[in-house]
Amino acid sequence: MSLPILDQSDLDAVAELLPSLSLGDGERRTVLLECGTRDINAAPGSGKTTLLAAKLLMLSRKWPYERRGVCVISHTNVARDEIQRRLSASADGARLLAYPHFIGTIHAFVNQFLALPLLRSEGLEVDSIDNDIFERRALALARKVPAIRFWMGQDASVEDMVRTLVFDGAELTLACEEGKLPKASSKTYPSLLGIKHELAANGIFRHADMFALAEKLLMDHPYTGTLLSKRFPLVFIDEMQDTSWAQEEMLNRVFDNSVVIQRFGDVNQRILSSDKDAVNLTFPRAECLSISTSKRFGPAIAKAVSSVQLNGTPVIGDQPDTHAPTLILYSENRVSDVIHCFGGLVLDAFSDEELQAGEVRVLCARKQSSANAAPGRHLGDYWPPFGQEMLNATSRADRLWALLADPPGHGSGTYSLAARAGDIRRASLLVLRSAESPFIVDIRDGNQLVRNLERDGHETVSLRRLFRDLALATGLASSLEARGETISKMFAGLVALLPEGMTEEKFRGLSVFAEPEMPVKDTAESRTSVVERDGRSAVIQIGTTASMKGETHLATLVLESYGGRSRRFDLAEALPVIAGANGLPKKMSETLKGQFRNLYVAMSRPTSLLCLAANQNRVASDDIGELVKCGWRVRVLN
Ligand SMILES: Nc1ncnc2c1ncn2[C@@H]1O[C@H](COP(=O)(O)OP(=O)(O)OP(=O)(O)O)[C@@H](O)[C@H]1O
Repeated sequence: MSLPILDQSDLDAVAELLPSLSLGDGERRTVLLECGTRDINAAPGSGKTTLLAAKLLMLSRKWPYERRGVCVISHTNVARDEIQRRLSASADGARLLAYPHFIGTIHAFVNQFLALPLLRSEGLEVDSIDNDIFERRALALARKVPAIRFWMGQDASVEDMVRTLVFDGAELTLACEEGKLPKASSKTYPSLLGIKHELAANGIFRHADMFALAEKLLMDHPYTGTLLSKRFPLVFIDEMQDTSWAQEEMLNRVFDNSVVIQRFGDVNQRILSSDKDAVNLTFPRAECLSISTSKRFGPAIAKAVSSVQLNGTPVIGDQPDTHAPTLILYSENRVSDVIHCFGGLVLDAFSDEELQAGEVRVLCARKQSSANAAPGRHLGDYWPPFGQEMLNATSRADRLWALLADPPGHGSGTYSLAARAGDIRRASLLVLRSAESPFIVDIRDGNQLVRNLERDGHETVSLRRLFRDLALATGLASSLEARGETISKMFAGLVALLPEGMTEEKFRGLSVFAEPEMPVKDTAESRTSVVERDGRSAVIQIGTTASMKGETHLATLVLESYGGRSRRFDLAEALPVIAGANGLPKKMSETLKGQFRNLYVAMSRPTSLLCLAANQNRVASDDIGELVKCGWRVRVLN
């Protein structure tokens, strides 16, 4: 099968379409014109996702097949959204957003083409693929079994095992992601197996189950790989460094040698370190292409980033430096003021227009830890509402008001409309369930609502209008009054699907509409800090490094954290290296290497301002002096 050959004229055309990008240098040109199977291992901010989107635009003008498509697999929604956004800017590009092409995360690919077809062929529907929901249901069932309940009371690790029960491999054997499963001959094993099967029968799965189901499909129907290879003769994988060995093996079985596969990634950004089979990973293969310059930041940030880089050519910053990197040193009793201090620096550094256009983020490698060490261990130390949210066990997917609340960036165009639409559909399904609608008995997934209702001959115009109105509205859950109006809207949109005799008054009394346990405002605020000064404000999103992979920020604060098994604080170890006093430590445990990779990812997010925050007791004054000599600013909070 012949695939389009890309040449200089395609590059010229796409350069005209994307005038803000510089695509003509040797390294980028080679990547854009490469037509064979090839790995591209490139620095943070070198534009892997951007180049991939540009390359897809080039291909879209020449794609010759109607039933064969390009398959683009990413690991994060951020990368997927970025690619889709760039493609939707032109008519040719927009064609790649629909059949026969696929652009989505590896989880979406596995679900859509492998796991869900298998479940459907066995007559099973999916209610939720959500680890939190699974955990709650599994624990609730386990507490009903006296032997397991007793055992959980004796040994805390049993709870971990129960809540992470998964299917493993093509035979769907029982396994667990944490803790240890008892022997198959033990008294409790049949009960654990029963819990897993009962939840599967009710359509409640963990994400990892989907991979086992996919393996089963590939084993039961070996021809699936050949069919998918015909359907997708060209495959791009973005963020390849995050592919686990199990995922790589599966992709090898899905796509045969006839398929051209280009894999984009940065091996230094590999922060999922728990894969015991990581030694088998093949990315990047010999003769890979590379791009060493970052279009995200300038030399000062590049110098800091490359000092914590474990392998390869140091990253070069291609943009001008705009703000000096800054170190915030805090005393233990000021740890919870660090984010506020960063907000002040941000307000000093940027105009309101710049703050409108760019993101300001705070990252930390760990979200929680019970380590008995001085503060600065995890996000909860710096931002207590985050710790509280962790304690709130009920999954967002089961909380109506959390689903309807404005997602971060709502109204500013920076959020994913697809994710918002999914939340609205899920919320509507929860309401219909609570009302005991007779029409949704077999519907387990919000995404099936319209399809299944139409299949059963129902009119869905008002339902779809409700979805659209709710998805575009803001403040649906922001106050008692707003929630009251939302209930009225939902009543009007869903009335045709409600049981006979359901008045608006009865509808209002449904348990699903109960006032949220935790004020919705706080739920949203648990990940957002707004720092205000002199009538100006900076909105700062807070999260883990893993949750912000692939992002580009205007300003990033990286918070020091404690590395569990390494028993080291990441910045305490890294600051002497960043200050240039030492190279990388000669001996680094795997955990410490993981901490450095996390720092490498976190520190390479900003275009303009990089801030680090560390407990002042853990930083030597010589290192502070060296940093200042290198142009760093230091703020002390005590
Ligand atoms: N060729 C280019 N010309 C100008 N700007 C670019 C170019 N490529 C990328 N950029 C800009 O640099 C930033 C980083 O791009 P992108 O996210 O694609 O990099 P990446 O290599 O995928 O990053 P990471 O590995 O950190 O996830 C974005 O703001 C993007 O708009």
